[in-house]
Amino acid sequence: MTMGAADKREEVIQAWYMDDSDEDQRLPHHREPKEYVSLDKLTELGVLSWRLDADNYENDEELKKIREERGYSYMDFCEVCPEKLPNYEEKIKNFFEEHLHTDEEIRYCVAGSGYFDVRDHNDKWIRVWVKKGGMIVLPAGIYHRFTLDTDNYIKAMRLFVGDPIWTPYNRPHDHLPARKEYIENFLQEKGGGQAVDAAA
Ligand SMILES: CSCCC(=O)/C(O)=C/O
Ligand SMILES: [Fe+2]
Repeated sequence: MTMGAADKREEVIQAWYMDDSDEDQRLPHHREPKEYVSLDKLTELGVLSWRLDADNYENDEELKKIREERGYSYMDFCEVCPEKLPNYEEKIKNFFEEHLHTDEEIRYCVAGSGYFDVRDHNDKWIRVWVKKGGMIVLPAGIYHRFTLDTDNYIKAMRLFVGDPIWTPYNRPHDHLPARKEYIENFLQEKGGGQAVDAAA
């Protein structure tokens, strides 16, 4: 994530504020007019992003370096489509329930695409569209959810530090240490300012 890399990332990762409509979750749900969110703003929320060479993930030195630096020892793949994902309908429903994890959620899209929705400082939904080559890290304690887009397919590499724990804690789970730490690190004003998160 060096300076100048942002443009390349934006080809495979885009983010925008969502509308309030109850229409199909797989639609883009742009506001009118559209309100895009920069990758820098996502970084402020603790959401990290990279663009990598998805056709070469087996021999990619950049991926190797990220894994080494961040301690991502575990790796597997999750393909989201009815043929490959057991209990597909139930999983799709659960992924879209607003939740948090007590560890980072690290997903590298090697094929297809999907939406990772995250809450901002004011509890508004930001939709993060991740396409082939996009890798994101959602920090522990951030409220989020996932849905396929209208192409209905994603193959994601899942990374983890040590043995994976996939447990989702559906909102509200504000008493968890991971949530408190997230608020302290990313949502609270520093220097005696007021907390912007109602749950703080
Ligand atoms: C594209 S991976 C499936 C979504 C997932 O694993 C998750 O935890 C969503 O929050
Ligand atoms: Fe999750």
